[in-house]
Amino acid sequence: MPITEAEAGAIAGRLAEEGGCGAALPLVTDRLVLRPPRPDDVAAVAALAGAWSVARFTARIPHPYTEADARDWICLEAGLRARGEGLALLLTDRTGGTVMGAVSVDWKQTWPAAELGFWLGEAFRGRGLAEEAGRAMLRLAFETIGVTEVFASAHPENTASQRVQDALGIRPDGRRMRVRAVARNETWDLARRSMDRAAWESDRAARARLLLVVAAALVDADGRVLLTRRPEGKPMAGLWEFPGGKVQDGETPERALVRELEEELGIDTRTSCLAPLTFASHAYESFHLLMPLFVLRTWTGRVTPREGQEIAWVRAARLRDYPMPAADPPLIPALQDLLG
Ligand SMILES: Nc1nc2c([nH]c(=O)n2[C@@H]2O[C@H](COP(=O)(O)OP(=O)(O)OP(=O)(O)O)[C@@H](O)[C@H]2O)c(=O)[nH]1
Repeated sequence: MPITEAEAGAIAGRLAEEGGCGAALPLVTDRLVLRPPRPDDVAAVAALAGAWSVARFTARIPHPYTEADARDWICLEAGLRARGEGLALLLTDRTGGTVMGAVSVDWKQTWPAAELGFWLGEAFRGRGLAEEAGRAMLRLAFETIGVTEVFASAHPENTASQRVQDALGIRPDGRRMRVRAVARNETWDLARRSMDRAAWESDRAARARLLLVVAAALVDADGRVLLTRRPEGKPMAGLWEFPGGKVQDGETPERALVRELEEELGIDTRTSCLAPLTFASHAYESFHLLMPLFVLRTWTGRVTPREGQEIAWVRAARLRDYPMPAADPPLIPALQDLLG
């Protein structure tokens, strides 16, 4: 059903809230920032979407694809978003900002159902990025936009997209859909796949497992805070965080912190004052993080990275210069208030 102007206007209002607390956009995931395309993305979009490996399985990307096509697409999407009729976001690397692909939901003609589409540049495939982006977009579609069903399709030879759809819980629903594929000038008759709100909610509940992690802001005599960089090979590698780790069964948060600081940094904090400052409560894709943050100003021994991690002593005013896991930025104001 086409969406009414009033419904679309209400959605546009919810999507417009960029910046500020509780903003819907951009979407930040473990490795990605998903943001609307901007005029200065023309060259990057044209380079990625211009590849046959992208166009061959997508419906709406023509081939060849020029910078003018990219400009038109960016304008079209800005209009759809402003009117609350559709939303396309670019997948950008959280640390470097590189544009890697796009994910979209389109509900103008099918409200309250929305069609999910995505594409990824060839160099960025095989790392689960489409699934990560798709899951964030599903959440936005069901929670913020308010759709009741998300549907999709994939060409039978496009097994990579089918795997992503399966992982997201978007499964064949026994119906068929016709898709006009402009790059090949063909019309495809494809298996329709979908996920309704109830399926999404139960999938989400299964992922809401609570993970208790404890972390410390070690403050030196100059009032600087210690950040450590997650080493290669760990999830969220390359991001800066507060030292700490998971609270194990039978452990208190305080004991866990003393253990982690000794394991990671070789310092003894058994007699230190562990002053609770604030906490993070953040829904990651596969768990919900609850992380108390303690402040420590004294410890015994020299801070020595024991797990190959880089470290940095950072003034409170500069903490935002360091890319952090999505749960951490809301902790910064409390530290800045404390340390001035
Ligand atoms: N230590 C720490 N973990 C954080 C922060 N922010 C944040 O999202 N986390 C998340 O909390 C979880 C902590 O896991 P971890 O890998 O550090 O814990 P651990 O030392 O017990 O890990 P291990 O299981 O690899 O031995 C990770 O998912 C990590 O990304 C932070 O500031 N400090």
